[in-house]
Amino acid sequence: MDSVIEDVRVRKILDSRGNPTVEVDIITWNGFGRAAAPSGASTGSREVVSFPEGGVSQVITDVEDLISSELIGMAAEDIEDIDEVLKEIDGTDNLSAIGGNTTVAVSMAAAKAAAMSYNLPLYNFLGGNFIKEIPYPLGNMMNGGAHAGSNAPDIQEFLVVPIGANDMVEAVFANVEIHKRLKELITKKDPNFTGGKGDEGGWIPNITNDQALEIQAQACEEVGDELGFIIKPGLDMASSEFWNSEEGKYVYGQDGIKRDIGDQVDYVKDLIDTYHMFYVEDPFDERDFEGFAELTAKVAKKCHICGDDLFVTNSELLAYGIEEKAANAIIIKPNQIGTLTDTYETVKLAKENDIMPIVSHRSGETCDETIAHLAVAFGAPMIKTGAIGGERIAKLNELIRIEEEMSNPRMANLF
Ligand SMILES: C=C(OP(=O)(O)O)C(=O)O
Ligand SMILES: [Mg+2]
Repeated sequence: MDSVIEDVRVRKILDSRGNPTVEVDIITWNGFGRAAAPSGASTGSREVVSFPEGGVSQVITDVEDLISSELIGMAAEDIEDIDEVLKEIDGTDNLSAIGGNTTVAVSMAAAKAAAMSYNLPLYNFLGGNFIKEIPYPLGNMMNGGAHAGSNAPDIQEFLVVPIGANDMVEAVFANVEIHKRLKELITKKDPNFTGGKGDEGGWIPNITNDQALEIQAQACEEVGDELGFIIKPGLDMASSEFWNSEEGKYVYGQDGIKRDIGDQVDYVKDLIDTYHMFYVEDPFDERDFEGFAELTAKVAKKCHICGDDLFVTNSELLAYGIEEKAANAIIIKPNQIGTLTDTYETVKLAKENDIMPIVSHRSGETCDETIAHLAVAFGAPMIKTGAIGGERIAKLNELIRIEEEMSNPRMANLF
């Protein structure tokens, strides 16, 4: 065993919103792994709990010693055993005693320490040598909802995916080209636009949902024509955020419109048809598997209907979703479920059932680049990690390096 753990260190660091989060170092005799946990704003209600009641400070005072004393002497490469020990230390179903952010940072740091102990990059250590596919970057262009201020669209994320790009460099630069074009197009609609950005680096326009949809499509057309390949629009509607369960309606505050479930099915289907949407995440409330299934049945041939808050990277919820035919894609956020082992379990189930796994950042991030490696190792055809901003480009630039390092890399198959 080359990866015996000699030390575990946990510290409090800043995330991109200026909130505290945990960073973990795991030291083996010849390796080192460092990982930090991100945090959501539009979190799913069935995610594991991020931190214990006392927050990050309690992790430092009460949990660090507990984890170190159990993990020192274990092999970092025994990721499943490490994750099991973390869950035993916690002892709850939702990781509320030590926090899912604590466990996920330890789990990822252990994997990175193991990879370095064997002198391998993480994607290669976890994925093996036959892994050759680079995920397409799903870039965040405009923000609304919980990731923006008031007067922004209700739809949380206006996304693009450069499905015709030949490599990662072409792909990420296509996305930033659209981001730049959208600033010009927003300013035409709103001359007072100050260039404000949301949590994930997308613009926050003071325009209606429909106006945002129109300029998103226009930017994809224009930039796609200029670059000579297809760029498609997508959305994360994060609909749980504007679902009013008492009224039984989706309340679009910016447009002054309310839609019941049937209206919402028709509306989203219409958006997919009109704008040739390639991807729609969380078009319904996190408990509405039926609404998801109705839409998926209508559009699955041309669009990826993706569950984020619906599945929260949880294999049991995904298994139910598969039974119900609720979606054909799933967002994978390791800190929603708390360990790498459980994350992988969900990815495996998704792939076995033709559900596309899409590895994703959170709205509150750090410069940790681990998810770039996970997306490659898991064979995820897309990665959702913004387009600009230090904590977003940390992942994108790492993917450029991974692509350069691989022999015979190719872009993933999206269809
Ligand atoms: C990244 C997202 O946001 P958050 O991290 O706030 O859940 C999302 O909803 O996909
Ligand atoms: Mg989402």
